[in-house]
Amino acid sequence: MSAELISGKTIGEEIRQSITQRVDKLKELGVTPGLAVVLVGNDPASHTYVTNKQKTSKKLGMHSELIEFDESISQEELLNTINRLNTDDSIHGILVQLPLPEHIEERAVIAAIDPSKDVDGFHPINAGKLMIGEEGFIPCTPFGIMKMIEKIGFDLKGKHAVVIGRSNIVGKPIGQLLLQQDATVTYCHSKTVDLPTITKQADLLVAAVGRPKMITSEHVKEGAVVIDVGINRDENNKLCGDVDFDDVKEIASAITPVPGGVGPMTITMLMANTLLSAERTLQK
Ligand SMILES: Nc1nc2c(c(=O)[nH]1)N[C@@H](CN(C=O)c1ccc(C(=O)N[C@@H](CCC(=O)O)C(=O)O)cc1)CN2
Ligand SMILES: [Mg+2]
Repeated sequence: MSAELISGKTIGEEIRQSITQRVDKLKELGVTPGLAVVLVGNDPASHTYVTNKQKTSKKLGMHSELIEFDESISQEELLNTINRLNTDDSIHGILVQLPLPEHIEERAVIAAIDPSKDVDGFHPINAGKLMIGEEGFIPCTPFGIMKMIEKIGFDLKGKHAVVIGRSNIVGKPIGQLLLQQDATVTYCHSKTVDLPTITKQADLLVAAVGRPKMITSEHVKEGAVVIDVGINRDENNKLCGDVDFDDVKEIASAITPVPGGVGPMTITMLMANTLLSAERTLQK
């Protein structure tokens, strides 16, 4: 058997087309969605992601601002910038690209963002809203994963979903979203005993571990849907996921590739959140 490929490129493109139309409508009503992206330091990967966010938002007709700081910026200066963006009416979405340099406290920076502009969905208020099923902002990567699951028509009701990873950005929120769709959710992590026995029970397996090709066919039940959140480099410095794609595709019913799977959905859903934030200003 060879699995259906779940392409984040294709699904993302479809979603972006509908975002463009909604942006045009909003502009007719006098509101241009605005995104501010804050980048600290010169991590090459972060630079690529931020450039991509800028390009995509402009392509969709949004207003976009990139605010770049040297690695040595103080936390206070960074917080001042966030405060200014919080009160800027042309900005509907604010995000600070992670990771931040060590001398800056990530939590304090995220907490300074106005929750109504927190399009990453990382603010404790939005994390709490997700937990109790209230409308806030859903973090972009988990949001993208849910769109992929919806797109392939996989009904989560009563299914066993196993999430490997418990980060605040991916693992924890994706578990909540799967639970909201009536899946039975199990979290696995680095201290889990006998991982394969648990993952073998999964109808849906989400791998967000950060270890190249760690998940093999030995971890996967025949016919399972496999979502790979990892972005790693293999022994030949080639981009790969947490899942051994060539091995697992023979046993899964559907699988996301790396690159071209979950990654592109993250940026698309950032655009969706920015648009949503701008639309909400009209409902106030
Ligand atoms: N403030 C945030 N920081 C970070 C986030 C985030 O959502 N908000 N997520 C990641 C980085 N990230 C977006 O910011 C991101 C990572 C990867 C991709 C992507 O499209 N990956 C490609 C491969 C890219 C490559 O060639 O290296 C793919 O999977 O096809 C998009 C966004 C951490 N920080
Ligand atoms: Mg992400």
